[in-house]
Amino acid sequence: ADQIRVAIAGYGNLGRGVESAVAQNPDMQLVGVFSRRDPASVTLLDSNVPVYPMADIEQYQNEVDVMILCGGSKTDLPEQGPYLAQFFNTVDSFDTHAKVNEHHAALDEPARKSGKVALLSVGWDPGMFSLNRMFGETILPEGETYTFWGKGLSQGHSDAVRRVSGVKKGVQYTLPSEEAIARVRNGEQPELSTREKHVRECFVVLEDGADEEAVRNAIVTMPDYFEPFDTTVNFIDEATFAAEHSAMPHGGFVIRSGETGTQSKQTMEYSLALGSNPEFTASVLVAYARAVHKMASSGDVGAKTVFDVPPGLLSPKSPAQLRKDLL
Ligand SMILES: NC(=O)C1=CN([C@@H]2O[C@H](COP(=O)(O)OP(=O)(O)OC[C@H]3O[C@@H](n4cnc5c(N)ncnc54)[C@H](OP(=O)(O)O)[C@@H]3O)[C@@H](O)[C@H]2O)C=CC1
Ligand SMILES: N[C@@H](C[C@H]1CC(C(=O)O)=NO1)C(=O)O
Repeated sequence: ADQIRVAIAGYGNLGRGVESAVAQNPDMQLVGVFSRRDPASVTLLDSNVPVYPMADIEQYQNEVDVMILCGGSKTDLPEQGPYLAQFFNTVDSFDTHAKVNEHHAALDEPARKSGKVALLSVGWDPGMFSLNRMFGETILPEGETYTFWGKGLSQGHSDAVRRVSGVKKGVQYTLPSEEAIARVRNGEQPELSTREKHVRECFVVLEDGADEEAVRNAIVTMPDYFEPFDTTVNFIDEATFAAEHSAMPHGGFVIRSGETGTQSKQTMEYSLALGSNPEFTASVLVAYARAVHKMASSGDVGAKTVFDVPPGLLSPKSPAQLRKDLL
């Protein structure tokens, strides 16, 4: 069968992850990478894949089955998503939780007009964790659901830090409260505020002449991303940053703690331990790109979330082969 032709819009951590994830899926072909930077300045993992200017992307609509959007959620995807949904079937990793419905609406209109599918908020949270939170509250309607992340590097929060004026380099680590986890794990079903579950720790290299207090304040008061949390900001030099903050591990778990009929205690849990947050997220994006291609090919249109995707479509296996894997 013909390979699914995918392309990457935006080449950062996620873009590199998609490039390597496509290479692990023989039914897919990476036809190109689109960047806002000068293509000559963008070095890919695979030198045989062309880099094109983002400005020319419309010209490639007949060469690409699914465009995988790897821009940042804070400012890139809200602009690139609706624009690209006019020309391509798309998948993005949009993770500004407070604005997901707004993004869904902003994608749905152009996608329906162009007869395309625009799948948003794919990854692990949102994405795989979203599915597992839904399974938990649906299967165990009497109970509580908890999500814990880290300790690890949040790419969405790191991207948001990097967008603050005066920040040259930045990362954000999410640290879960071990006490909160212990209370959940022994079935207390505690009421936990956002602040009681995680703290956020940033490491920043300042642009020359930038003001520490102004940058710290812009980060810790940032709505949605940092304001609801206790956040610390550490200012370090570039050498320390390169030596100590280049890896991007992360992970976490969703747990549903509930009761059934005879008051039996039931617990459902889904956990991830990620050596590379971006490479795992990219692997989820690529699997869902396969599903988007199938949905679009069967005439489906408009904005979708992972809740709208039949799980079997993710697989390169035929329905008959999947049935054989049922048990
Ligand atoms: N749903 C989920 O579970 C997850 C979602 N995410 C989302 O993925 C988003 C992207 O994360 P990530 O890839 O780490 O973000 P990056 O900061 O690495 O990249 C974002 C954009 O910045 C530009 N860029 C990258 N490197 C450079 C550079 N050296 N100089 C100038 N511009 C650069 C690229 O655009 P261009 O090539 O056009 O310049 C790129 O698309 C996050 O904002 C987060 O919201 C991430 C992980 C999990
Ligand atoms: N979207 C997150 C993925 C997880 C990690 C996270 C956090 O640490 O706050 N929230 O969701 C990311 O960008 O890494």
